[in-house]
Amino acid sequence: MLLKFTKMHGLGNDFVVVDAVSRKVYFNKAQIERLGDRNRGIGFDQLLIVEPPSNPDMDFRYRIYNCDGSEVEHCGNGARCFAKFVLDRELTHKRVIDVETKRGQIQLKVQDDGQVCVDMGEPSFVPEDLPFVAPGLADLYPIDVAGETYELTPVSVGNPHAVIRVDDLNDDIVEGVGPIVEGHERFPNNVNVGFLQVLSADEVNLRVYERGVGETQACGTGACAAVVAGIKQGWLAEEVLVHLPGGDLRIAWQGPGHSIQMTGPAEKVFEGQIYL
Ligand SMILES: N[C@@H](CCC[C@H](N)C(=O)O)C(=O)O
Repeated sequence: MLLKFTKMHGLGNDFVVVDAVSRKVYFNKAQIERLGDRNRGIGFDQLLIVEPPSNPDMDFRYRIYNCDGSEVEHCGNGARCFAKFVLDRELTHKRVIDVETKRGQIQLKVQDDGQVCVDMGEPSFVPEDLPFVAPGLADLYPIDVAGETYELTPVSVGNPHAVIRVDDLNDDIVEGVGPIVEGHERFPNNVNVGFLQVLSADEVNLRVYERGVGETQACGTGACAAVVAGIKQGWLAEEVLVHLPGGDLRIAWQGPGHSIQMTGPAEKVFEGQIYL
């Protein structure tokens, strides 16, 4: 089968986006891994499949797969690219779009400047919601990594994140600690690992070692998780500018009972076709 696709990115977190509204498309895990291979396929961090909704109150459903073929609940940068994709392809003319994901329902607003604001839903700090194995509730949880102890904040924003505050955001910590925490036995479904450097109450640097991918240039859910963790710990204010290797995101959260708001860009790179 000849598959038409669009290559997109949100701050360098890159996607292959497929229209499964106009034509039914199914992928198995091996096909996703092959397409995601940067040497032998197209290459992407995540595959996004745009489908008709199952709930008539929603506009679309979209599925998200990491390049290792695992299906995931939520993707912040992907949500913004999804909104640009359905507008560009005239699958909708709405600028406020309600979408079903594995995480639940989310709402996307396309602004006049082209940036997309995503209502990312409410976060949870309850370990079972990730899941994260912990003896009880705490503010910060110690975890052993290769003989050293790190303190993390577990956050679910629909998908699981471990946020570790660091003074020095260097390759050794991201590439050394990231993969060990990602697959740590205390995270039975694995976890996305965010390394947060606080610059001031409203500005941070962040690098994310993503579950099922490795370090990406940006992670939208990772930025949300890092900011809400920082707010919960008393390090950050309600609106924060997050500098990621691929660019900046604005994250706002007013505290428990409120949704996280994420605002950032979405870019189309090219369209293509490939035999599945
Ligand atoms: N890049 C994404 C997150 C994609 C999913 C993640 N790797 C997971 O396994 O949960 C984002 O922008 O949020």
